[in-house]
Amino acid sequence: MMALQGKVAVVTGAAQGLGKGFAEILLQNGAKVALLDINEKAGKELETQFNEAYGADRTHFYPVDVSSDQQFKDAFQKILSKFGQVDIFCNNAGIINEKQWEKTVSINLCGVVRGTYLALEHMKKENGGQGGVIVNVASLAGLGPLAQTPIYTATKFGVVGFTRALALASEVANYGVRINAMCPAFVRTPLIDSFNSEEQIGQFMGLADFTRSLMEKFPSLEVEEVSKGLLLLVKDDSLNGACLAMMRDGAGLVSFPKEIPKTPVAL
Ligand SMILES: NC(=O)c1ccc[n+]([C@@H]2O[C@H](COP(=O)([O-])OP(=O)(O)OC[C@H]3O[C@@H](n4cnc5c(N)ncnc54)[C@H](O)[C@@H]3O)[C@@H](O)[C@H]2O)c1
Ligand SMILES: CCCCC[C@H](O)/C=C/C=C\C=C\C=C\[C@@H](O)[C@@H](O)CCCC(=O)O
Repeated sequence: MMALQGKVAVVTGAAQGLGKGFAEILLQNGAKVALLDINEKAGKELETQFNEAYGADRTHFYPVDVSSDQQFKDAFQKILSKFGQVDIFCNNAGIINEKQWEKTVSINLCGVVRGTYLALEHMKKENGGQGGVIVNVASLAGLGPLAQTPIYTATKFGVVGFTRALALASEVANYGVRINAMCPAFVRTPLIDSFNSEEQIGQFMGLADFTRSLMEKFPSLEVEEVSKGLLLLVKDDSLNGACLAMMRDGAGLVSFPKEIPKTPVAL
């Protein structure tokens, strides 16, 4: 198991919700944490709160829009200057907006790729790096479709596929970096209120009741529960290419079939 004492972690979308929970559990386990978020006010307030709670200079906030290549790169250089290294990188920032769908893709998928590649270039042994672990936050909607949010679903399937492919590349090329994905069902954060927002859901508002039925099938998790899942994916150094599905009735590592189940058809 990876010891977190003295390790340096980066969490995107850290100002609230799951990212805040992930940052806190990493601090509680001895890591220093760089908080990245587009919400500067909430990020600065959380930096102060965490430094008071866990010791001065254990946390630093960096205002970053993960859809901006330059902002992400500039912040990463500032993090290296301040902390000297990055051992853990959690790509968590994400939105739901089926109307501004290019924005959703740029944040949820392209933002994860940007963060992953920044971390990998720093961590991989062939570059003189010390190795490390990257956790990409997908969703249960990255394993099964969420009818009301086809674009969000596409981005989360993309995060799962990208994470699994890069984990395999890391194994084959011996990067010394583990890359895992988290696939939680509904979690009690501001994001899940999106299903009722015409501004975010647009043409799919008529499917709100279908999502409500799914919320009954998958009752909401608490941030604290999901944060324990993050800790597992970070600490268990046997896990690379793992997808942790999390629901209220339990969590499990997804077993992807070696062969795709198919029903034969005559062409
Ligand atoms: N809440 C759920 O039910 C649920 C379930 C599964 C997966 N997820 C995923 O977990 C992640 C976090 O979701 P949450 O529920 O905590 O949402 P949230 O809306 O509470 O928090 C998201 C955070 O990301 C930040 N953010 C948004 N756009 C950004 C950008 N362009 N650059 C930097 N930061 C940005 C926001 O300011 C906010 O602090 C998302 O990727 C989401 O898809 C959420
Ligand atoms: C509008 C609210 C969006 C919340 C997004 C957040 O990411 C939560 C997603 C939660 C659940 C997604 C469920 C998807 C369900 C189906 O695809 C189903 O086929 C999945 C089956 C999983 C299983 O039963 O093992």
